[in-house]
Amino acid sequence: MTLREKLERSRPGKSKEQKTKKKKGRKIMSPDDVIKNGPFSWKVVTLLGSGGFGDVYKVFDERNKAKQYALKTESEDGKKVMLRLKVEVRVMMAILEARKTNPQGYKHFVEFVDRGKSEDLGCKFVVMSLVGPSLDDCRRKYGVCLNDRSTPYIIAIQSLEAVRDLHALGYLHRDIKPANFAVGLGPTEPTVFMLDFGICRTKEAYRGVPRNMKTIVSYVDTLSFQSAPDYPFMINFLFTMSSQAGFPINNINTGAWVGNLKNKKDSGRNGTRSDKLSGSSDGD
Ligand SMILES: Nc1ncnc2c1ncn2[C@@H]1O[C@H](COP(=O)(O)OP(=O)(O)OP(=O)(O)O)[C@@H](O)[C@H]1O
Repeated sequence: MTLREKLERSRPGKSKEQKTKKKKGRKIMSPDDVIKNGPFSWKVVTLLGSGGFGDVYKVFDERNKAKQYALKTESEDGKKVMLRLKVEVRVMMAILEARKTNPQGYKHFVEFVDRGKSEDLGCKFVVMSLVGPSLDDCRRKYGVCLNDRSTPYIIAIQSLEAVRDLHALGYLHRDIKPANFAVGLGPTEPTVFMLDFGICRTKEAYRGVPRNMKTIVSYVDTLSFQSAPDYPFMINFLFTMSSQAGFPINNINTGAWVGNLKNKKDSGRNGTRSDKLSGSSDGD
């Protein structure tokens, strides 16, 4: 029996739409509602699910009813900027770009189709290709056994491929869980798709940090829980790197930052971080 047949046979309880309307204060679209955006006219078929920041609908473009998509919204909550959808679109764009040089690759990611803003709903939205239910829903909601024969291994391998491909693009997903992996629909049913890039980050931690610092991090990554770190190696490495960068360190106790903190504090407003650092509240 295909997954689609199982889904059709299943009898989910109370619809997510009902739950959502009670749970969230945001406006929920109904079937046949339309969002117009440039050449597209996105018509709602049904609500697929709701997250903490928005909702996902099954939609089609009125010019071609045969093909369905997923439209994901992000509510604009007053002045609060969520940025999750912005990050999601950025990752999708990176995937789109990468597919130009490797059209066969990145099969575990949905396709970006459209993005826009609905004044009426007070939300931003992104439209992407439609996939099936999440692994979590497959198991809990539809009772599909994911532990059968080679199934758990295939799911694990495909999920790992997705993580690998995302990392290769320079992003960390940061929310890996069965609810964020879904099976495909129709011909792509055997493929596992990675969803929800809303809290992805690049290894921003290194922004502005000398490149060679990564060597230390890579070394630390090789250590196991019981390893004794080679501190002399790391410290000598840092001395050497600083010299090679043209800044030989003659005295470790002479901080290159000395004096900068005071300058920042003087030019800052009341309650700046430098006040907190110096433990002073009166500006000295
Ligand atoms: N491209 C898609 N095709 C089909 N269903 C999707 C698609 N993207 C998301 N969904 C489904 O929509 C629902 C809501 O997804 P979404 O990622 O917004 O929220 P969430 O992960 O449940 O919550 P949160 O984002 O707060 O962690 C989920 O059931 C998810 O499987």
